[in-house]
Amino acid sequence: MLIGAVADDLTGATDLALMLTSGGMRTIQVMGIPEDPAVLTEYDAVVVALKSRTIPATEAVEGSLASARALRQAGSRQLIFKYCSTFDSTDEGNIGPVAAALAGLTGTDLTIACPAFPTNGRTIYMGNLFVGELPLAESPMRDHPLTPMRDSNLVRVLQRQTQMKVGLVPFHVVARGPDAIRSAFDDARDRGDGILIVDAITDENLRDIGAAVSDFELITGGSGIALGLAANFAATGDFTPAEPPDRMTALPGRAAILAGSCSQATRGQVKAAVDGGIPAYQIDPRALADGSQSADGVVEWAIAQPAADPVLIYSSDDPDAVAAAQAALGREAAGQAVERALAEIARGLVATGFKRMIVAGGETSGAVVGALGVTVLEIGPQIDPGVPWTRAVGASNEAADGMVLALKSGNFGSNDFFNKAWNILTES
Ligand SMILES: Nc1ncnc2c1ncn2[C@@H]1O[C@H](COP(=O)(O)OP(=O)(O)OP(=O)(O)O)[C@@H](O)[C@H]1O
Ligand SMILES: O=C(O)[C@@H](O)C(=O)CO
Repeated sequence: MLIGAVADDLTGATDLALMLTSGGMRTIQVMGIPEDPAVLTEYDAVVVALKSRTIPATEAVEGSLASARALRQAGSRQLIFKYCSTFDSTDEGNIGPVAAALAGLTGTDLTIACPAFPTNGRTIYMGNLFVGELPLAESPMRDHPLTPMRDSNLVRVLQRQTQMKVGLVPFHVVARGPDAIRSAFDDARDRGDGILIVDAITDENLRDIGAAVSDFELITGGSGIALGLAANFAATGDFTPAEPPDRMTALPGRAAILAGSCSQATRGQVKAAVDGGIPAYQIDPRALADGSQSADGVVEWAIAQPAADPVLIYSSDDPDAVAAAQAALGREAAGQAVERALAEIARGLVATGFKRMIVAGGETSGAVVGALGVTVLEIGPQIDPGVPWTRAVGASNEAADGMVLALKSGNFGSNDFFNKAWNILTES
């Protein structure tokens, strides 16, 4: 194994795994701390998906260290710590504490922090993160329920989370290419910096940064930072890039979309699917709580729809409706009611022969994949930047083994994602 990665959420892990696959690396995604490192050795890259973005920092550190140890035991030569391209975190962590712990494990005196993902509109200039045209703190991430991002300057944000000295490699250096970036690393070491926010606006910047960190044992960032890493190993002859897949075979069986994300992108995708005529059922946390809707009832509805069509089951709603449900039930209870229902619905659908599933939202994906007992995902073709088709190649639920899943980050995907994703699947 060449690259081992620890990702702080499930859809984020899939995003990174797709980037590595696109670089020609044979990549798998493992759910949770790997129990048997020996089985990981036959891949070029392994991404461990944790659910550590918003848990207490001590637990995030513990899970990340255990995962990194397993990856290193399996022979990983370079470690990536993957977090969100919008740097989702609080002043208490978890990006700083996990990065510092992994630096300790790998004996690293200098690493980088680069969440840039230009294809999806995340760019960094003078340490400030932009989401599309907006500085992070003026983007919708300002009001994220768990990790509100109210400061766009990542040097400041990260310095509040760590005792490592945080520095910056500014754009005018990055624009001069790998040698200039390497020389900025030397200067940073002399200053005593431990971690550097690195500006990046284009994919070319990311490739140059990738070349400059070829000898780093630890790299931290979004999926974009992996853009240039496969090329380093190909250049030294450590592996021969495989052609990334452009289609994926899928077992015969019915298709469903389960959407628990309420992001603007997902709500647009739900509307496009409904407008396009996909049979759709909206679940509501209050109806689930008072028993007027049930997972069994939704599964019965789905079975009764024309078998040739995908079915859409969604809780996605606009911010006012979400706020009203949260006011009635409590924020956590409203979310849990939806997650539990979608997980149970997924189990019910798979038990009746559904074999193809799109799940929208990181928390929602975690609940669904957990309920299906999926432990390992093989990475297939890109549907849209950051979202591939995957196949469950390890699942404790026999009916889920071999099924295909697309786990979509809330904010990712084009408007017609739910309509078009099926077109790159072929019958096995
Ligand atoms: N109608 C609703 N009312 C209240 N809460 C809801 C509703 N629909 C979904 N939720 C909850 O909102 C949360 C959405 O989080 P999720 O991580 O799935 O999506 P996201 O934050 O858009 O995606 P990502 O983490 O990939 O960016 C879940 O806990 C879900 O159960
Ligand atoms: O980096 C991103 O934006 C995504 O992979 C993600 O982590 C969403 O939760």
